[in-house]
Amino acid sequence: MAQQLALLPAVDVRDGQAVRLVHGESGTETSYGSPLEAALAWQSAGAEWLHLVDLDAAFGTGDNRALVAEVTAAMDIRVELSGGIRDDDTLAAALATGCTRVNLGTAALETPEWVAEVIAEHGDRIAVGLDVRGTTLRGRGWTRDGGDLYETLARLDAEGCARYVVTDIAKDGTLKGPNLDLLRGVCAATDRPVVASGGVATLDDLRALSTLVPEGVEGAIVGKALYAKAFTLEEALDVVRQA
Ligand SMILES: O=C(O)c1ccccc1N[C@@H]1O[C@H](COP(=O)(O)O)[C@@H](O)[C@H]1O
Repeated sequence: MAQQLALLPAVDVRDGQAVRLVHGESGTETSYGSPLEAALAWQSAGAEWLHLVDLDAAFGTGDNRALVAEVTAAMDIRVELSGGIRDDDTLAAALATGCTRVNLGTAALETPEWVAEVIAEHGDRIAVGLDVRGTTLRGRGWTRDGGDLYETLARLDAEGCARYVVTDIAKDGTLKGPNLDLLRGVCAATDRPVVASGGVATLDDLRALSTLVPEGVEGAIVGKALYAKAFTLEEALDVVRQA
């Protein structure tokens, strides 16, 4: 049986609150209350993964490290943790939460030697978040250009990176549908699994992403659509099971 698309409901934390942003831009936050309550709700609804982001750490406006650790500790499901993991201290703190894996964004663009080392040391506990506008990577809260997507992907592949979380910034938080062409392009360029992020708006989007599983898309992060109640997580899980 073909593998089914994994769903990763997102909890992005800013200033202690679960929020959604539009295009990842600071100042566009819609607040959805307690991150712990949101995470527990997704777990109760059947999620097998949680995508947990410390947005303050990503933007450099502080951090929610204690809260993120509390949420991770409360989960029985697997947690993918990201935001502000850029050096030995922040990586150690992130891994010590018991999360299943971390996503490195800015570090993969600015300190490639360190990223190569931690990939070698931690294997598939390290994923790299490839956050792109067009084919240009963005770091530091998506405010700075960080090089070419495909050149960076080739480098990370050579270093043994286990998987990529690919976000189309132009789609993120917009409910405009995922960028399937971008995902196809990344899957064609690497044999590593890809988690899709950005734009999921409808159950048909999840069906479309499921068609890319044979090409290498193993999962999809779902954020705004769940918070906006475009569909429920239970409905989404049914769709990917049946795809
Ligand atoms: O998820 C977001 O909306 C987001 C918006 C702006 C910046 C980062 C965002 N999320 C994730 O954070 C990490 C990158 O953090 P860092 O660069 O390693 O500090 C990455 O997984 C983004 O997808």
